[in-house]
Amino acid sequence: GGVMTSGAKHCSNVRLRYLTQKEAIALDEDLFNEYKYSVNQLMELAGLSVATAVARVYPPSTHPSALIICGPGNNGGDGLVAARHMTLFGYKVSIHYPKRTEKPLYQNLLSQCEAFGVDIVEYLPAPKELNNEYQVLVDALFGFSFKPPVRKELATAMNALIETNLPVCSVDIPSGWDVENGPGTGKALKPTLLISLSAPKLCAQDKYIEGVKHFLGGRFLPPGIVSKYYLRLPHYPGDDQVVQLSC
Ligand SMILES: NC(=O)C1=CN([C@@H]2O[C@H](COP(=O)(O)OP(=O)(O)OC[C@H]3O[C@@H](n4cnc5c(N)ncnc54)[C@H](O)[C@@H]3O)[C@@H](O)[C@H]2O)[C@@H](O)CC1
Ligand SMILES: [K+]
Repeated sequence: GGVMTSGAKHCSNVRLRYLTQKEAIALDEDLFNEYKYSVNQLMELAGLSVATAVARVYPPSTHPSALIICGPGNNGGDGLVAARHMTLFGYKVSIHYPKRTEKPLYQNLLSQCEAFGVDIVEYLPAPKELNNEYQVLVDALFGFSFKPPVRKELATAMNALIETNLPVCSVDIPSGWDVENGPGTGKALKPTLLISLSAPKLCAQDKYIEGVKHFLGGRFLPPGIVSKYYLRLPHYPGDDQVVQLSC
């Protein structure tokens, strides 16, 4: 695959290999079991990548207030981490986190958000009114373990992301999409930015994300994983946490 540099920003056109849902879950397990990573290590790097990509595309100078919608699993955890980094990057950050996890990792991430002045939004405004308060949304509702259809308890959060007029930055998977078969035929989320983590999944193929800005982040895969899963990853420029794809 070729590497293109257009203007100042690096962008990669490497021909990617897209993971199935089963492969994404197996790769994740390998990182913990074979490579002895802890969840919080990877989540920190994933969340930092998300914050970095959002700031590249929707910088705080033009999009000062961001709302991050966090789900109950690790995808939501990435959102909690991104909330803290985005605050450090200069955004005014709010999170909506309707279904919380009892695990200490998530409780700690939430306390850190509170310590950084992140606003916790209990009730979302109507989707069309979100733009009175925010300029950009981050979708950290569901990642690669999602199985459609969305259960009732998270339908309001899902609907806000579908109905909003604001740009939506999806973490790893556009929430509500089938991890392999994309948006499907019903009413679906249309992200404006997708940040694939570690390696893109099948729903991130060009045919599903035409017009969507696509970045890869989660720069932590050991070489043994790259060879085991036959990954073709783009080159991350220098010390960057993200690389832009399909330019
Ligand atoms: N291996 C990797 O590359 C890494 C992955 N991470 C993140 O972890 C994500 C995967 O996390 P998880 O496996 O915890 O799962 P997810 O965060 O994808 O979602 C699982 C959660 O959503 C709920 N859920 C699933 N289907 C639902 C439905 N139909 N309606 C309502 N709720 C539903 C489940 O009960 C569970 O609580 C990735 O997408 C990525 O964002 C990062 O945190 C770190 C490293
Ligand atoms: K998501």
